[in-house]
Amino acid sequence: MSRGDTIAAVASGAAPAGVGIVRVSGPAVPGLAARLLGRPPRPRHAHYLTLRDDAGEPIDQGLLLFFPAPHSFTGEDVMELQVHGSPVVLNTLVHHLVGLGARHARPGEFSERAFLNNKLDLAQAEAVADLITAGSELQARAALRSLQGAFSRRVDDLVEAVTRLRIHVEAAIDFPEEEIDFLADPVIGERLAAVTDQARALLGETRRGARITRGLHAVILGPPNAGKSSLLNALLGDERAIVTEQAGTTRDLLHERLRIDGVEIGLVDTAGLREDSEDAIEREGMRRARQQRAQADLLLLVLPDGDGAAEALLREESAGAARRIWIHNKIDLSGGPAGRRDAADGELHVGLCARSGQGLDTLHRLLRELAGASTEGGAFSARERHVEALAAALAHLEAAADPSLAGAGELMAEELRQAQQRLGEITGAFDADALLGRIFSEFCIGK
Ligand SMILES: Nc1nc2c(c(=O)[nH]1)N(C=O)[C@@H](CNc1ccc(C(=O)N[C@@H](CCC(=O)O)C(=O)O)cc1)CN2
Ligand SMILES: Nc1nc2c(ncn2[C@@H]2O[C@H](COP(=O)(O)OP(=O)(O)OP(=O)(O)O)[C@@H](O)[C@H]2O)c(=O)[nH]1
Ligand SMILES: [Mg+2]
Repeated sequence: MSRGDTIAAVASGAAPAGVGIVRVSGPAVPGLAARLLGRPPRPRHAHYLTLRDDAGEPIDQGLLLFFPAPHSFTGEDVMELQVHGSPVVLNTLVHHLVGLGARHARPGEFSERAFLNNKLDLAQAEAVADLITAGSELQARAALRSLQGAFSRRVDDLVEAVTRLRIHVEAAIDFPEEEIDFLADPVIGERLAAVTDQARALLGETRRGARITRGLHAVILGPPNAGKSSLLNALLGDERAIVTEQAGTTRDLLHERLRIDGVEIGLVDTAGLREDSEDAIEREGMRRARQQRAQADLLLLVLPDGDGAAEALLREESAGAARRIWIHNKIDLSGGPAGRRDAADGELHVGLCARSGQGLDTLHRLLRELAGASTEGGAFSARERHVEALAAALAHLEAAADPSLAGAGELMAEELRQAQQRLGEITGAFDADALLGRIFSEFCIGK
């Protein structure tokens, strides 16, 4: 079970807190625990003790917990020292443990060991990291579902179905005397179609999960004076940005976080866009605004309601954007309707008044839906890595159904093998060392 050496790290956050935890995992744990306690620890029992350094000086008073292998988070012998949440005490304690033979854990090393000891699969280990960094309830709930295996089970089911199909195809290849059309074999043809559908459905849900994990990054763009900063303030319900009737008020980017019903959205207010400017500061502001545009999941295009020139400018500025919502502002001046508008372009258009808040509820609802909240009810978290693997697996399944392969069982079997391989990367059933190193190095220390 054990990885040879014993690792130690502060498992709780760096900030001063009521209580902090030092976690230790590895074969030296029983010896270390007995030494600190003066007797062997009782498994899964909270021992109250005074922790002392080599000179016998007290470091702190706290609790010692011992989880014997394999019944621990990592699957190894684990000890926790729960002490006062002082960064100084916590670091002194880790230092002391290193003096006694442990070594500092690398980022993600506890989770990596949990993975290597089959306590968690790879997608679950990633979900631990995503749960820790969740910025909203939606993200936390979705990450917990993945941690509990909701995503992995779906992947495993798909792997199982591909495997059964592979076995069937491979068996058919082994009877070369029969000249068979593999796709015409009703069992193979139907099963392949069903498995492909299953993969396609899972890819859709995984994309949604990745979107939840990433969070929505929305950028407000529009000509000067359109009411961009007023909109930011109205959405936040707080006068964060300076608003004046002068065009060119906003120069710097203003990053804010908006929470709607437990969904977190990143919002950026930008300098007004126009064709060109003499003013060096304004030009730099526009450059930064356009730079933000490239990183947005969603553009909130703000224009004075009825301003055709502004709309034409924004169409040009936002060409090729992932997603956009047109916000026709200042309806109090134009007399235009508030709320969702039908438009010939089939895009999302909202009439509103940033000053009074009229029409804002419609925008809130749209943002909430785009951020993934409408997919609630069992959504699991996922990552871009999973989306890529699933998309590649789906492509192999589709290739296996290519009519030109109908008589070539070996080629079909090879596509299925590759589909299975790519699916295996998600949960780590087929682990490449480089992949593992990359994933776990992104974790924080102590996790
Ligand atoms: N104090 C403390 N709290 C914590 C953690 C921790 O490591 N320490 N966790 C760290 O992430 C999370 C809980 N995750 C855990 C997962 C498995 C086991 C564990 O001991 N598993 C054993 C026994 C299971 C059982 O008794 O039913 C096992 O899997 O065999 C412990 C914590 C959150 N809270
Ligand atoms: N009547 C009316 N005025 C508005 C509305 N929204 C914003 N304004 C006014 O329009 C002016 C410009 O608003 P800002 O929010 O500063 O506009 P902006 O797009 O951020 O402008 P820049 O930062 O200069 O690019 C201010 O005087 C606002 O009070 C609205 O819905 N109705
Ligand atoms: Mg502004």
